[in-house]
Amino acid sequence: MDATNMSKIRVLMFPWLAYSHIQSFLELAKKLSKRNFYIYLCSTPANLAHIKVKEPSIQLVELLLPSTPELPPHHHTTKGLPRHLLSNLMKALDFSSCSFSEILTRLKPDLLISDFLQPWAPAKALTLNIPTVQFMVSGAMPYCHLLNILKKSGTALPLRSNYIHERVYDSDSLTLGDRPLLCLEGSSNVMLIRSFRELEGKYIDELSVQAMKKIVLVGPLVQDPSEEENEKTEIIEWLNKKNPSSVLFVSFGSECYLSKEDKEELAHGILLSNVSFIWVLRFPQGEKISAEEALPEGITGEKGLIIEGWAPQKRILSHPSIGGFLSHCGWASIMESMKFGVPIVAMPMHVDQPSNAKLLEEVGIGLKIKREPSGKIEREEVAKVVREAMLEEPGGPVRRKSRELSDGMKDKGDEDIGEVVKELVKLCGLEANGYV
Ligand SMILES: C[C@@H]1O[C@H](OP(=O)(O)OP(=O)(O)OC[C@H]2O[C@@H](n3ccc(=O)[nH]c3=O)[C@H](O)[C@@H]2O)[C@H](O)[C@H](O)[C@H]1O
Repeated sequence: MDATNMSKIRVLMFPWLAYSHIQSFLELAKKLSKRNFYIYLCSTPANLAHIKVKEPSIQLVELLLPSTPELPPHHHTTKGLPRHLLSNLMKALDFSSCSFSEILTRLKPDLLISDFLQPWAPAKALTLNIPTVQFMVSGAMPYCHLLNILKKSGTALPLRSNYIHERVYDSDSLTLGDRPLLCLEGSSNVMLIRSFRELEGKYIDELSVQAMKKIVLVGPLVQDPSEEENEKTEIIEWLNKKNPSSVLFVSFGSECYLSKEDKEELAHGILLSNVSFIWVLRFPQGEKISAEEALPEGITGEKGLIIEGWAPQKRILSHPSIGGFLSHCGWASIMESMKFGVPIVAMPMHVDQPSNAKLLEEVGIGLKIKREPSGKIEREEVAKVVREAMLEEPGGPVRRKSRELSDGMKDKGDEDIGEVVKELVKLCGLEANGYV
């Protein structure tokens, strides 16, 4: 162990292989690295290649997955992964559990902070007497729903790793209901959650009882927009020419893709709404087509800007010209939208997104695009909801509530981190050493 981190609490962080999970862990690592922690952030080379770390107390650790013809190294990430390869990626991660054990044995950290799709990680750490904390990067509400499903099915907690394996691989839909995400065997009775009381207090309390865990909140963990890479400066220049709160931002995260029909209806709905918009157009690796082929004729022009590939989402959401965010309601996107006071037009797709959208409506900061019984969206519905969210007078209910919550979040996260530090120090049995 090198001298630089002798006096620090050494933590190995092991997020699931998704961009938004790794970013959540990285934002937590940045806060902990300022509080006497030395962090090893472990993921695949395909994920770590996109991570720029300037903190000397954060070290990236590569985990090599077995490669196969259908899952070469550049597919060892969910960012841009074709959906049909997701269960292959989960299996490949499982086959790397021995390599992970070697990392654990070599580093001998004081603590492991792990995610939900590596059920074997806490159990491995336990054999080396290394305590584990689970870090759930989504909100508490979807997990409450999931635990209700598990309880009704008579499933005992904590969930044994083989239970997780069976359910995750058996279900090709991989909806939240099929992915038991909690209470892994071997993890401690403390669970970190990326949330805050003002948003989902009652669900946090319910989850604590249901999961039999002490829930410790880490706050919204939103990356500072100034730290976000900004190769596409033309986007901010385009926004600077627009009126305040006049532009709709359209983006569906790092791993969700619209069907051709949804893209078509959404495009016509946005045209019907007559608002200016920025649309991030993304495709799974190997399936990219041009914006002209993907979208109906006449969608761009002075009112619309199409960004192909990846956009600086935090920079865009924090721009004063943005007045609404049409989103799939991934948890990180919700945290960011709230942080910058932008109302959400919800178009959830799968996993926890439908319950995230329900939470937004409950709290009053989001309006949902209703799908037809067939599951399709209609352009008239899109136009109606977008106009309601965007064109209400600035003091309108959704915008006002979004601003209120954003103001309440301004310093969110700093006081939470004190509580997090206290719990982690206790878990490592190091409180006597005067760590604060
Ligand atoms: C936790 C879980 O992770 C998944 O992540 P996914 O990437 O889909 O969406 P987000 O959580 O919004 O995360 C997406 C992240 O990518 C960033 N981004 C995305 C596109 C882009 O062009 N530029 C960017 O910077 C964005 O700022 C956010 O931080 C599932 O949704 C799931 O529902 C969610 O709860």
